[in-house]
Amino acid sequence: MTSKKKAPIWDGNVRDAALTILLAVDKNQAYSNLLLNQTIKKYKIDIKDRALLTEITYGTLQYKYTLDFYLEPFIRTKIDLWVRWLLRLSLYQVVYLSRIPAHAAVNEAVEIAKKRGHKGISSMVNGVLRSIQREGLRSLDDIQDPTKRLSIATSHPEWLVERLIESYGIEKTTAMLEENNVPPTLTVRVNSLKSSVPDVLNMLEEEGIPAKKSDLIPECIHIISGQVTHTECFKKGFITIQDESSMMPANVLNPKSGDRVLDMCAAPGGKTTHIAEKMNNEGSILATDIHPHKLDLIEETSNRLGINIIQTAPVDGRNAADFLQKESYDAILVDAPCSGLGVTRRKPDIKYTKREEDFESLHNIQLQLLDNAVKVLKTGGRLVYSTCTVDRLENEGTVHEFLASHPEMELVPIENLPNNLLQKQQEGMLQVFPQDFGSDGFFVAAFKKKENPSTNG
Ligand SMILES: C[S@@+](CC[C@H](N)C(=O)[O-])C[C@H]1O[C@@H](n2cnc3c(N)ncnc32)[C@H](O)[C@@H]1O
Repeated sequence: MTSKKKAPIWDGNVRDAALTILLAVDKNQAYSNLLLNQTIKKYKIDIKDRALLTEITYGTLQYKYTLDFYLEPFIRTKIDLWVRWLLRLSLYQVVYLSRIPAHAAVNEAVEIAKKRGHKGISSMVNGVLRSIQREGLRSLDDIQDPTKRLSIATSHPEWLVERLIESYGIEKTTAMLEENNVPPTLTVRVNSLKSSVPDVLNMLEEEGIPAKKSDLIPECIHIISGQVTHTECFKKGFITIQDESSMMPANVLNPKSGDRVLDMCAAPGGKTTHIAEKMNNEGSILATDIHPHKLDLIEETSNRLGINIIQTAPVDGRNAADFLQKESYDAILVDAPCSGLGVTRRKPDIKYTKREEDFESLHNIQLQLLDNAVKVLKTGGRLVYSTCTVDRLENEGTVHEFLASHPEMELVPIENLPNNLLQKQQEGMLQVFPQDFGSDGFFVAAFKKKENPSTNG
C-alpha cells in the first residue's frame, strides 16, 4: 500500500503566516521570495489565500519605513520585534488594501497578539490600531527634507535615495522608487526550438491562462493571470519564466549556430538556455558558476526545453582563464553578480540589506570577471556585460574602468533589439529602468576584441 505524505496542517491564518515570514526575513536575513514559496508549498495554500499572503508579505516589507512613520507617534513603550511586525502588517492592510475592512484587519491583529503573546500585548495592539483609525495618519508633507521625504514615502534607505538622486536626479529617482513598490509583471519566453508565439498564445488560452504578446521583445509573452508552471505548455518546454529585461543579453550577444560560447555566471540558466535557443541548439555552450549546487538548475531547464548543447562546470570566474582554453570562445556573456537594485519589486529585502560598501566590492568582482573573459575570448569575438542593477559604479563605472585597462577591447553599439530599447542607449550602453517598460531595471553593454589592438576603434 502506498501512503501519500500529508501536508502539515494549515490553520488558514494568512496574517499569522505573513508574520512568521516577515520575522524570519528580519531576524535571519532570509529571502522573502524563497520563504514565501516554501510556505505556500509546505502548507499547500490555495490560490486565494496565496494571493493575499503574497500581497501582505511583500506590501508590508515594501512599505516598512512608511508604516513605521505612521506608527511612531502611537507607540509609547518598547515593543518586541514580532509585535512591531504585527502592527506593520495590520496597518499595511488598513492603509493600502481598500478591499479589506479596517475592523477585520484590527480584529485579526488582536487575535494573533492574544495567541502569540498575552492580554497586555493584545490590548496595546488594539489601542494603537484603533487610535490611528480615530486620529488618522500623519502627513508625509510634514517631512521638510525632500530626500528624507522620498525615503519615507517610498520606503528606501536615505543613503540609497541620495546615491540614486546623485546619479539620476530627483524626478527619475522618484519614478524608479515608486515603481519598486508596484507588483512585478509575469512574463515568459517562448522556446523557438519547440514552438512560436502565436502557437503558445493559443495553447495558453486553451489551458485557461490569459496572456498577450509583448510589444518589446519578440519572443516574450505577458501572463495576465494564472499559474503557468502548472500548464502543459510549461511542462512540455514551450516556455520559460523570465523577466523581459533579462531577455536582452542573449539578443545583444546575438550568437550564431555553431558558435563556441561561454556563459560565465550562468546559474540558474535563464540566459544560457535563451542563448542556446538563439543558436538553434547547434554549437556548444559552457555554462559556469561559482556555486556548484546551482548548476543542476541549468541542466534541469535544458532538459525540459530540449537543449543538448550546454555543458556545465563549477568555475570561479575571477580565475576562469587558469582553467579554460585561451582565446577559444566566439562569444561570452558575463551576467555579473550585482547589487540587484533593478529587481527590488521582486525582492524588497534588497533595499534594506544592501550596504554602501557593497557597491565597491561588487564593482571589483565585476572587473575581475571581465578581465578573465577577455583572456578566453577569440580575437574578433563578442563580449556582453549585463547586470540587474541601476547603480552607476557597477554599470558605467565598471565598463569605463574595464575599457581603460583593456586597449584590445572596444565598446560596440548595441544591436538586435527593438527601436524603443535601442533609443535608450547612451554612449553605447543601455540602462533600462523599472519605470520605462514595467520590466526589471537592467543594464547591458557589448564589446568586441579588436583584430588589430593598436587601433583606436
Ligand atoms: C545575476 S546571477 C546570473 C543569472 C543567470 N545568468 C541567469 O540568467 O539565470 C549571477 C550569478 O553569478 C554567480 N557568481 C557570483 N560570483 C561568481 C564568480 N566569482 N564566478 C562565477 N559565478 C559567480 C552567482 O552564483 C549567480 O548565479
